[in-house]
Amino acid sequence: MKFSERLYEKLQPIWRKNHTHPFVQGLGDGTLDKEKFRYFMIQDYLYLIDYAKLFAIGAVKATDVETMGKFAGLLDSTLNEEMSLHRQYAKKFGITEEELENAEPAPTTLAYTHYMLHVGQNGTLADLLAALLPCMWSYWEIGKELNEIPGARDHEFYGEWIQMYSSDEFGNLAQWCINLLDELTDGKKEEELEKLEEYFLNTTRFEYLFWDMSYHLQTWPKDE
Ligand SMILES: Cc1ncc(CN)c(N)n1
Repeated sequence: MKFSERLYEKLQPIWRKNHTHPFVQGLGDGTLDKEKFRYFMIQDYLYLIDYAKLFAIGAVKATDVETMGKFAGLLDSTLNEEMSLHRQYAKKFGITEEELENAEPAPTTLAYTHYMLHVGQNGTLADLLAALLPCMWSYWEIGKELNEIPGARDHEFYGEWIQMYSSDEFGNLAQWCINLLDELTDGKKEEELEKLEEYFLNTTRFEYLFWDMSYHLQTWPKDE
């Protein structure tokens, strides 16, 4: 069994929790409170600034030019395609560029991105991939599932989000990362696979926490 199949099977219950989170459900049926989506967009923009750096680290850790080039492409598409969706939504929601750039990461955003950067900087290329993969893979799965809901992809606010994450372009990038992780883990010892599984599990949990943070508009404690 490929390592990605093992991850997929083992973590299904946690993935289902993400799919059924009220934030995700609200995106699909169009009932999500716009204030929550506005908050999510700002936090996600900050998240993606750090997430993009993981691809730069991937290029540094890659051992051949083709893989380096792929990571460079992932960095480019995050900064210029995925984040351009956020910039468009920002305009739609009256979020200024200044507000976007100067926003402060909420506790969960900071914890999630710093965890991935720590694993990425200190670990192997397989460690980095295991930590960054739930982000791409779970959004692709959620995008595809929401895309099946009649009318969801044409919703005036949330349709473009669903179109982006259910797209073949986004899916191909996620699939490339899945395939590379499978290649790198082929024939690896159980001990090594368990460590990778833990990284993957932790960032899958962070995905849930990110939806929950956005749903509840998480802030740092007041009256500091
Ligand atoms: C928190 C989070 N997770 C995943 C993705 C998809 N790249 C995202 N934009 N934000």
